[in-house]
Amino acid sequence: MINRLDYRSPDFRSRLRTLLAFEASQDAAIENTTRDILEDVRLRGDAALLEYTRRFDRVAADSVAELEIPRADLIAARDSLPPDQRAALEAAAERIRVYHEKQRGESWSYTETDGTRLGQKITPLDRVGLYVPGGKAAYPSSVLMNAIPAKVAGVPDLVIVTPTPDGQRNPLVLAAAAIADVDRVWAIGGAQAVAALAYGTAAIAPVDKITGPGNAYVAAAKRRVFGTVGIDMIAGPSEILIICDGTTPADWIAMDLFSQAEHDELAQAILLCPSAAYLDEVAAAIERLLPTMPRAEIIRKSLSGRGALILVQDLEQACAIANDIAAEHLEISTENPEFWADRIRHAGAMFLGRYSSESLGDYCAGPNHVLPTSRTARFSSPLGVYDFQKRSSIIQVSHAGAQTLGPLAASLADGEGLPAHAGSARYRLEPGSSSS
Ligand SMILES: NC(=O)c1ccc[n+]([C@@H]2O[C@H](COP(=O)([O-])OP(=O)(O)OC[C@H]3O[C@@H](n4cnc5c(N)ncnc54)[C@H](O)[C@@H]3O)[C@@H](O)[C@H]2O)c1
Ligand SMILES: N[C@H](CO)Cc1c[nH]c[nH+]1
Ligand SMILES: [Zn+2]
Repeated sequence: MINRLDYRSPDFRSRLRTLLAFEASQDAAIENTTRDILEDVRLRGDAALLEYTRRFDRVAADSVAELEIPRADLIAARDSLPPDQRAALEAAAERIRVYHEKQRGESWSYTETDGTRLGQKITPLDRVGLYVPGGKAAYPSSVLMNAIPAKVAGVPDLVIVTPTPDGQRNPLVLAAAAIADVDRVWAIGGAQAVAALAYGTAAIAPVDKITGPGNAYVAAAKRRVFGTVGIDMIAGPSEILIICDGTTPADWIAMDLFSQAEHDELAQAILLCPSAAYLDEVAAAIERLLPTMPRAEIIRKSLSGRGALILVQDLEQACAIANDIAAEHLEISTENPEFWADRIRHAGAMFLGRYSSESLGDYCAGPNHVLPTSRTARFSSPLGVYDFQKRSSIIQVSHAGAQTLGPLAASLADGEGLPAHAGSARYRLEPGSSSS
């Protein structure tokens, strides 16, 4: 059922290209609907927000205030969780916090011999909106992965929007919001929630940046409001790429492939291995284990559409292919995984060794699970504290520094034909200096 590729086949490269090709669906109907919703919320504010929430989530409210989930409900949800679930959420939150603490950027400056001080001041964003998906599944882990780095960055005002179809509020999502100390939560979703965060309404103040995953409407809305607000990234379907030397139990690898395939029919799960016999073993494990999976249908569609077991010449070739794929998640399930990891330049997150299953990273290892997909790991990075901080340059020129920099600036300004620039630099020169 899963595709099989072999590096010795003449059509290997073209089959690999076809397998990896993925056009993020720029569906015209979705684009048009999203554009109309954004415009409507921008013009009519709360009234439009209430209307779309009634239409898409089947929640009737008379005011947006009714859609706010009070802090007391978040705390109550946390306090009513079964103890093991609460402990798991709290332990995951703590591990995520400890990891992200290491990412916090600090301001710096240096002073030159003439007293001129140059530097960079780091400040948190003032107000961030976090989109937590809630249409088909609820993602409390995504609450932690977005909110904790924002808190570590020092964002003073952090709000969540999340749809609650038919008024069903997910207790784990509310509890995660309490644990991550989110300031306010609104039960709204889709493009209308993104619009409310970007443009503001009477009830909801606009934010400076929107982060968090969502469906095609949410992604289209984020793309459109970028510029009015910042966004983190447009995340596509999940991906897992595994390089295996053929000695990890085949069932483990089959389940690792399932773990991302079960997210979405369009998710991509690929195994690279130099042993044909081992690939046969994994194929057999997939056939045996798949019927036991509650999400078997999604997994089957994902594996038969975009999944593959690929025979490679050796692990060197596997690494070269992995760099080309630039997957969201890369498992290196081999002896001495560090050796092979040294050869990898492009991957959202690397999981080294047989015990580092990708699922541990999704929930609780510590690093962020919001990662670049669709080959964007070639140029972008995991969500992190740096996404919630910004940098301002500091330039404090001394009297002596102005005498050195002024002639340089004036000369360059003359060259650009910008006399006011030149004049402003020259005014600060000592009278009588050769450039004044
Ligand atoms: N990359 C990650 O870290 C990560 C983590 C969790 C989830 N995800 C992804 O996020 C997505 C979540 O999608 P979801 O649908 O479950 O929840 P969602 O909250 O993103 O979308 C639900 C909203 O979509 C809007 N909508 C639905 N149908 C519509 C229509 N016909 N017209 C206009 N608006 C409509 C509604 O407003 C609804 O509230 C999935 O693709 C999932 O794989 C990614
Ligand atoms: N693997 C997803 C990102 O690709 C994140 C996630 C959330 N819950 C489980 N998994
Ligand atoms: Zn996952």
